[in-house]
Amino acid sequence: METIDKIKQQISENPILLYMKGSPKLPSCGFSSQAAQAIMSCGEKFAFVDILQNPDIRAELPAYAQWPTFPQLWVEGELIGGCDIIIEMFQKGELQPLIKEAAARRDGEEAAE
Ligand SMILES: N[C@@H](CCC(=O)N[C@@H](CS)C(=O)NCC(=O)O)C(=O)O
Ligand code: FES
Repeated sequence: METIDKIKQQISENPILLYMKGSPKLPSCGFSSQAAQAIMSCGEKFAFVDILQNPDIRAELPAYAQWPTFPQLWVEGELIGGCDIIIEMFQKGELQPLIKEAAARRDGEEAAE
C-alpha cells in the first residue's frame, strides 16, 4: 500500500491515534513521552504508531498533516496538535472530555455491531 493510503487508513480507522517516537510505555523522546502521559491519564485505550519504526510515515505525514513535527494527536480524523497543544489542553481540562467522548462513541459503535 502507498504510504499516504496507509496514513489515511490509520487516521480513519482509529478515532484516537497518536503518532509518536517510541511507544507510550517506552517513548523515545521527551515530547512524545509527555504527550503519551497526558493521553494515558485520560484513562482510555488509544492507538499509536511508532514513526521511528515507520520511516515512510515519518517522511510523509508532516506534509499531509500540514504539521511539521511529532508527536501528532488525531481524534476522529482531525489533527488536534503536538505536545504543546496536548499539554495545554490537559492543563485546561479540555483533553479528558475530548478523549472520553471519542472513546465513548468508538466503544458505543463496537457494542452496537
Ligand atoms: N513543540 C513541538 C515539539 C515536538 C518537536 O519539536 N518534535 C521534533 C523533535 S522530536 C520532530 O518531530 N522533528 C521531526 C522529526 O523528528 O521527524 C510540539 O508541540 O509537539
Ligand atoms: S528525538 Fe530529539 S527532541 Fe525528539
